Amino acid sequence: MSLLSRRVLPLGRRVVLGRAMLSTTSYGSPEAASGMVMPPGFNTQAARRTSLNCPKPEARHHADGGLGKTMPPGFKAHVAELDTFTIPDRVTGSRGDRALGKALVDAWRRDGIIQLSMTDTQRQLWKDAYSASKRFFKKSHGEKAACIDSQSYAGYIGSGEEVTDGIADYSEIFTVTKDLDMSEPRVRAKWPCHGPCPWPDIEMKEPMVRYNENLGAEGEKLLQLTELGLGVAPGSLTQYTRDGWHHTRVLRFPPRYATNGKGKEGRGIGSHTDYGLFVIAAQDDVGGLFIRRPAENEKFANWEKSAAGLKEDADDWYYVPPVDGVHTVILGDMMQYLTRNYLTATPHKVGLNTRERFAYAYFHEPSFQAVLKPLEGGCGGMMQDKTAQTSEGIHYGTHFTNMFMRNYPDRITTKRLLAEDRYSLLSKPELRTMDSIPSL
Ligand SMILES: O=C(O)CCC(=O)C(=O)O
Ligand SMILES: [Fe+2]
Repeated sequence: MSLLSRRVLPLGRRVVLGRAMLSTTSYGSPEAASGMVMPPGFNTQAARRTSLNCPKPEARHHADGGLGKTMPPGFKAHVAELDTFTIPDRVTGSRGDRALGKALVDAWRRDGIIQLSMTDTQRQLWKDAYSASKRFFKKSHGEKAACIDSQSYAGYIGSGEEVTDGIADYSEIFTVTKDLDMSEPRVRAKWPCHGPCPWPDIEMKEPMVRYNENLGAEGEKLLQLTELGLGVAPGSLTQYTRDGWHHTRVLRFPPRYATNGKGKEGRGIGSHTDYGLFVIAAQDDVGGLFIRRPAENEKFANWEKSAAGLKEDADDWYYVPPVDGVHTVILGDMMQYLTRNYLTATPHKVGLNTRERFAYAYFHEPSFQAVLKPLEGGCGGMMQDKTAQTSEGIHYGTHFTNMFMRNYPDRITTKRLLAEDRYSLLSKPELRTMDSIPSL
């Protein structure tokens, strides 16, 4: 059953402008579900029918078109069916681009997440990166654990090593940050987080570098469209991404009952927001991602006070089922700060499923050196929430360093950063200006 209403926009691009959500509760009693208040934009009829008549998971799967059937066991959540957009090859500022930008902004404000259809090239890039990821995570623990660097946070993170809100996550991760060799001036000057990416081999490096380049271009187009959708001047957002501190997390989640026994039982990744502008992600067909929709009564600002653990055990999460051939895009802390809470960072978490799960999350970020200031004007004066404003701005490099130190307190990189007092460099003027970064 499709509730999507589609409209063809100029330039032959297709964008879904209609509502496209189905929702239901899972594992709840029929009474509890029927008392549920549906957020605007949701298909209440379908949800009511589902919740009243289909209390059992099997029946529910049928009623929501099968999308909920991959939800990890033991979770209570609505099932999200999301708007899917197609991004043009180039953003020119045309009427079609403006309409698309507005539709993207509206969808993020409503759902906190959108889907982008993958091009044929992207499908291939994801396929290659996925194979490389599977190959890597099959290696012995010793081989994987050797992929570590004491200066950058790039490389392997073992299951249970990452900490979210004080609890170990069972994800296994390979993080990719800017790959800078030892002779690079910023590495020689011991800038925090700057150093090589300890790739295990060329078989891992090549497909991931290619995929990240493609996603980098996608991220820039998305930023341009977001500027158009917000009605702010071109460059208002893209000025910050020159030499952007883009990075990637290549993730594997063990099956639910095969974790290493650290911490509480069976947690994928706890509730958190990500740090920068957008996260463009692909996932395999297993399922595990949950998000929270923006809500007036949910205020957080992760750069001031940790949003990790937010509403972890609440019932009103939205499960994001795997959909073949799409990237999902959620928003990060810096997008929230820049837009004064008009676009909020998307809280999300990952549950462990009955099978192992692979995902690829590309983070489109400001430059490490960028000092961000909230946007002025835009959206007919709607971006006015002064609570999100820190007058001196936010230095992205400091935010990134704080977040990684918090997540990996015991990592060699954190220890070296502290031992060599690299942290104090973050306040030096040369780390807080983009003037030294050449224009493209
Ligand atoms: O596995 C996913 O889908 C998301 C992973 C995630 O939230 C992260 O890497 O920050
Ligand atoms: Fe995340």
